[in-house]
Amino acid sequence: MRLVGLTGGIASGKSTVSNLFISEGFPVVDADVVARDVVKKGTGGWKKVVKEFGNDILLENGEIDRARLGHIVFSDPAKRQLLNRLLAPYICSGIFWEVFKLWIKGSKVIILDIPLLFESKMDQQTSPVIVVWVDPETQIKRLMARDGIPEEQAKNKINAQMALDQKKTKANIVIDNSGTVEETRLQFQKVLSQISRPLTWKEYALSRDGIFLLLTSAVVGVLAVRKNLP
Ligand SMILES: CC(C)(COP(=O)(O)OP(=O)(O)OC[C@H]1O[C@@H](n2cnc3c(N)ncnc32)[C@H](O)[C@@H]1O)[C@@H](O)C(=O)NCCC(=O)NCCS
Ligand SMILES: Nc1ncnc2c1ncn2[C@@H]1O[C@H](COP(=O)(O)OP(=O)(O)OP(=O)(O)O)[C@@H](O)[C@H]1O
Repeated sequence: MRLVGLTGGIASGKSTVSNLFISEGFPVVDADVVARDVVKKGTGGWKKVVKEFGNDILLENGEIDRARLGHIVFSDPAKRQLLNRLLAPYICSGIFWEVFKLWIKGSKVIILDIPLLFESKMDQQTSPVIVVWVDPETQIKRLMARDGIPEEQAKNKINAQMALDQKKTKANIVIDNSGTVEETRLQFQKVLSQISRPLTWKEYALSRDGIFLLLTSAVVGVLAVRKNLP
């Protein structure tokens, strides 16, 4: 099984690239979706967050007010670290569970779209790692436009993550999304051939079919040895 890491900075274009993977039929695990699920009303993550941040961060229906919580954690590094510490175990096991379900289905190449891939050290479990890069001016403009927020808030969000240039140095593959979507699509086509190359033996051994083959071979081997014993 090949676990491909897909990361970048906030609003650098990860979803844009992950949608290209989906349109090519690749399964994508989106860490933002997992992170939303683990704080749904009544879950373990929800209880921990409410205990630490208080009832003020709740909407009338009891769900977490994400805009309000975001405002708190993106302007206060200590509160952000607290939230990260609270949710990291739930997000990690949620991602593991999604991967496991795809593994059971026999998926051989899985894309893990994880904004904090390097920060959480999950890059150690993925190869290759793709970083979606964008130049700083374009990133801030797109973030302000998409979230409808002023420049200062956009800067707080960008500064809450490892610098995008540093992420770029840790990448195996860089997609520059500073241009048009069409230009990104052209780069994606080249990346696709790299991602779709045949699995290595190690990757195959980790896939469902590989484990099944190894187990079958082991059982057949043991039976053959037993049969030949005097
Ligand atoms: C702070 C929260 C409530 C804001 O929610 P909101 O709906 O406004 O944003 P959303 O979840 O869609 O995240 C948007 C982007 O913000 C960035 N981001 C989210 N959380 C963090 C964080 N803790 N540190 C740095 N950047 C973050 C990511 O690039 C993400 O793609 C939410 O992001 C959250 O619960 N974050 C903590 C969980 C987490 O670490 N998520 C990232 C998954 S790896
Ligand atoms: N090449 C592009 N040209 C113009 N706009 C783009 C391009 N790529 C992405 N965008 C726009 O920029 C914004 C951010 O893109 P996207 O949502 O893909 O980023 P992201 O990295 O997934 O964000 P997040 O970190 O918040 O999950 C969106 O509004 C998207 O439509």
